[in-house]
Amino acid sequence: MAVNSAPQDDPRLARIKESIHSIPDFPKAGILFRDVTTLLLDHKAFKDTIDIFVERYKHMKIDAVVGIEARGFIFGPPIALGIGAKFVPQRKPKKLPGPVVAEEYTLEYGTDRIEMHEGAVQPGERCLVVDDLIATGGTLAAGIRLVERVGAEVVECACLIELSELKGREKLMGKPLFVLVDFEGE
Ligand SMILES: O=P(O)(O)OC[C@H]1O[C@H](OP(=O)(O)OP(=O)(O)O)[C@H](O)[C@@H]1O
Ligand SMILES: Nc1ncnc2[nH]cnc12
Repeated sequence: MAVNSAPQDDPRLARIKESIHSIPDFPKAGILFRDVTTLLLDHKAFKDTIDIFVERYKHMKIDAVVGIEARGFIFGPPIALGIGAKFVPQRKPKKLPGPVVAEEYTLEYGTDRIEMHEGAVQPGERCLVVDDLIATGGTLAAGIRLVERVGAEVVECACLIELSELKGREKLMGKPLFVLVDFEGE
């Protein structure tokens, strides 16, 4: 069975976790916002994050890293470069100029829709879907549905952070999810 989180004795993980700051009541009262921009300020923590994903995926024959706007655009491209795959963005509505496939989803704090260019992912391609964080799982589930609608395969999903008490993993239609940091109960 696939390991679904980085080995917890990996010495890089403590610094990665400490570099992510938590902001109460953002963007709404009651949300404890996990801010990955502070990880980006720490070159070692950012590099270690990308290295751990690249180490996991470099031999998995991934054709496309699919990143979800906005924060999947931070982590997806360096992973794609590191494993030798293309990068495909899934964007918020009306940002992509060409014909798109689209999916609606619900969030911890609202509803939204993502779109992907038709033809960016080809039928049968092996895809890794990347975002910074999984909360309720609605966003990642929509990302998976978009990839599957064009006839491609989601090999795995990868997130830096899981808020496991929200049970988003259960929405992923059985797709494996690999995470580095879980803030359960914190
Ligand atoms: O698991 P879920 O409950 O669906 O939530 C996770 C999503 O929420 C955040 O993005 P957000 O929708 O805030 O958009 P942004 O990255 O454009 O700010 C986060 O970056 C994930 O994409
Ligand atoms: N608690 C949270 N922190 C950061 N991004 C999020 N997206 C959904 N929930 C979030």
